[in-house]
Amino acid sequence: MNFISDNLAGASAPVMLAMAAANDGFAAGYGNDAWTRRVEGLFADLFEREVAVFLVTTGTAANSLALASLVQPWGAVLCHHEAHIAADECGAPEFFTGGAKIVGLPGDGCKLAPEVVIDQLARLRAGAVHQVQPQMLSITQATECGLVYSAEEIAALKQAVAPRGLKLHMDGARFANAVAALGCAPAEITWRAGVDVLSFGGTKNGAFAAEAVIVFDPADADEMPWRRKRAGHTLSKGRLIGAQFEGLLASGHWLDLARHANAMARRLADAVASAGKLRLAWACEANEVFLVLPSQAQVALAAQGAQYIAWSDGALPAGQALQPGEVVGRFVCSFATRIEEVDRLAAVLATV
Ligand SMILES: Cc1ncc(COP(=O)(O)O)c(C=O)c1O
Ligand SMILES: C[C@@H](O)[C@H](N)C(=O)O
Repeated sequence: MNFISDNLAGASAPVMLAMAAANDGFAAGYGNDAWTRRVEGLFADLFEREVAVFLVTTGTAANSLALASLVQPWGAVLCHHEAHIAADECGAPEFFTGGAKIVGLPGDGCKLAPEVVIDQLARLRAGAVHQVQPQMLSITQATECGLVYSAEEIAALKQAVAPRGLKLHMDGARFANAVAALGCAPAEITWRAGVDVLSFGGTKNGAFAAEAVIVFDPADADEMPWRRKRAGHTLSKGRLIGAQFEGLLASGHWLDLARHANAMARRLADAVASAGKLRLAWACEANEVFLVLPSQAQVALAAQGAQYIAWSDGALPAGQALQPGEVVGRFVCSFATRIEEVDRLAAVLATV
């Protein structure tokens, strides 16, 4: 019963077959290969507009390069204080931007509200030479607490920062899960809602190491080729990433994988609700289930070898603080999560 992370799954069979098929013969290097060219076209089709695409191998690189290309060293990036770029990227965003400040804000379920963003903007005076200048708002879709922003919520956040001219970045490490959950077109929750640059996650979705920086106004991408090269993410054998994305994007495989992961999480959340023994820390909206686990549940899970991550309680709603001994358990489902594993876990949780 491994629910630690979607990072721990391998790659889906169609992605592996696409990689094997790309292995034949010689191909241009450094992203000039045919697979990468075709994937650029697939992304343009997917987002229904011209886009600039830069393939990299980690989500941290995608996020850091997206920020670096649009934020100056004296700039500030507003995000949730538990956002991956703030809490889990070891200062890479600060490093690649040349020192821009990551400004963490509060919000239940790691979701940002416009009024919180507006309040923070008011504290950073435009043109004040003694202050960092806010230049980007970054949101995570689905969030680090497994919640999903609607197109309207994203548009409201962009409207909140528009008067100060901030760009809007979306950390889409689990973008596939959000699109599958919303049942919307990818464009609806990206550029049509005001997103300027997207880190499109392929790795958690079902690739081995495939992430794409999608820049919706190609004029915003002028620096990316050099920034990606300097970051060591312009792969000599670029077809390695191109083939993975071709395997993912071809015939909507990426969404099939995300739908399965989401369905497994929904199955688990529904089983927990039916048993009536435990409460969710946040709603299950994508491929993750966050449970408040009293000590007896932790003991039962350990005894059965269930693997999960004890998660931060920093984004719990007010008034729902943990009681002594309780932890928030994060249970992540992936394309590789089997229904039998979900039912075994649910059975353990029903006995606590
Ligand atoms: C929300 C989110 N963003 C970005 C990343 C970064 O991805 P990577 O670990 O590939 O650097 C992760 C990691 O899993 C993540 O959960
Ligand atoms: C670092 C850890 O949070 C990873 N991003 C995950 O979601 O599993």
